Amino acid sequence: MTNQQNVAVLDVKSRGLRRSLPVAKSFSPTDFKMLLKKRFETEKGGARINAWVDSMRASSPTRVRSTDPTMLETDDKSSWIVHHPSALSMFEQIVAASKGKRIVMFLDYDGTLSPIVENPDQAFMSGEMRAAVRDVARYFPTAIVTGRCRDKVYSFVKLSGLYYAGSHGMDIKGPSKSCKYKKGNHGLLFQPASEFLPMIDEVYKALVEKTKSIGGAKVENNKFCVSVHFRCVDEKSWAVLAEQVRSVLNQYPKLKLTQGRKVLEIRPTIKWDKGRALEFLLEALGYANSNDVLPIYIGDDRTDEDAFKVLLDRGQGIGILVSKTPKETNASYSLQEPSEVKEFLRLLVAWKRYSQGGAPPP
Ligand SMILES: O=P(O)(O)OC[C@H]1O[C@H](O[C@H]2O[C@H](CO)[C@@H](O)[C@H](O)[C@H]2O)[C@H](O)[C@@H](O)[C@@H]1O
Repeated sequence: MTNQQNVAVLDVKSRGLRRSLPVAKSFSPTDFKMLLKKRFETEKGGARINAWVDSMRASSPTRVRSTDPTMLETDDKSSWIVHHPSALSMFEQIVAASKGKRIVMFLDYDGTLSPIVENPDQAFMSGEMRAAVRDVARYFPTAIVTGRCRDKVYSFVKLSGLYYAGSHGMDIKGPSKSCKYKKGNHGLLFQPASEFLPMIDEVYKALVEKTKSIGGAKVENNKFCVSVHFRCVDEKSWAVLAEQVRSVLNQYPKLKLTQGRKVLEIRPTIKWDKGRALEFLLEALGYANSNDVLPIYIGDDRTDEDAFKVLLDRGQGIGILVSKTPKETNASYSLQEPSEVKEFLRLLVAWKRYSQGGAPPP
């Protein structure tokens, strides 16, 4: 059976299931933004904190959302996979879409190239993953787009031939060594939020102080933004943590709050995100208004949705969400976990080598 047929069969099955079962509502990035905005604008004190904690809970994908979790999960998953099929099973279609176009690769870091771990300082990527990314970058312009501080992510990835967009795209740097695809943008550096540096530093220090007595809380300075991790905080203390973060944020109206995987992220209110970084990099590579390019963006987080949305709006490129559970997303395809990302990258390299006269892909 071909992949296409596979999808068709799944589609029919899942439609049947969907009719007979209630559909779980997943919590989308838009829902989260709306919820935060509404609470900020209309509520005060305790109610506002409750809303924060609700958002923190809702962002936890391990939660069961039904009285009949097994059935609902099956329904959700099979219907979701029809609309967001595996980028591995659809590999042939993906490379077919690149015919006559230049693939440009965009890769998120945490949860995409490295598995999610409790300690953010130990989110190392494997040697095999590094080799896969290095090989991809030999054939295609490649950028790491991350919420992390740029230097920190470089210390994990350790590859010099790539573009790095740290702090959710607010700190962009071109490859440090010469590479064949660069078009005169050696030393490229773009920092649209540089004026916020002293403020972010101040907020980081205040947050460290305010959260030091909350067991498991960790504050990370990502240069142009700050992360407050609650992965290791007892759920009973989430309200206290949210209250402390709010008390600091209240003093900085030019900063806003977003949320990632068990992390509160504080960043400047400027109109810049991973999607804008993607557009900036395409322009830097000479593909601003070009039809000759196929951007592929792989990411696992809410912040990656900004980039998926840009691809959707451009009607160009391929968004791939890394997730084991169904989520509302602007991505077209899915991969379950970093090991599948590695497989996808390897396939891409094998296909490219084959198309240049090498051995056929495995
Ligand atoms: O854009 P990304 O590269 O996905 O960065 C987003 C955040 O990633 C990191 O936190 C996440 O990964 C940690 C390590 O696996 C995990 O402990 C944490 O719970 C996750 O949220 C990073 O530490 C954050 O600063 C980034 O904002």
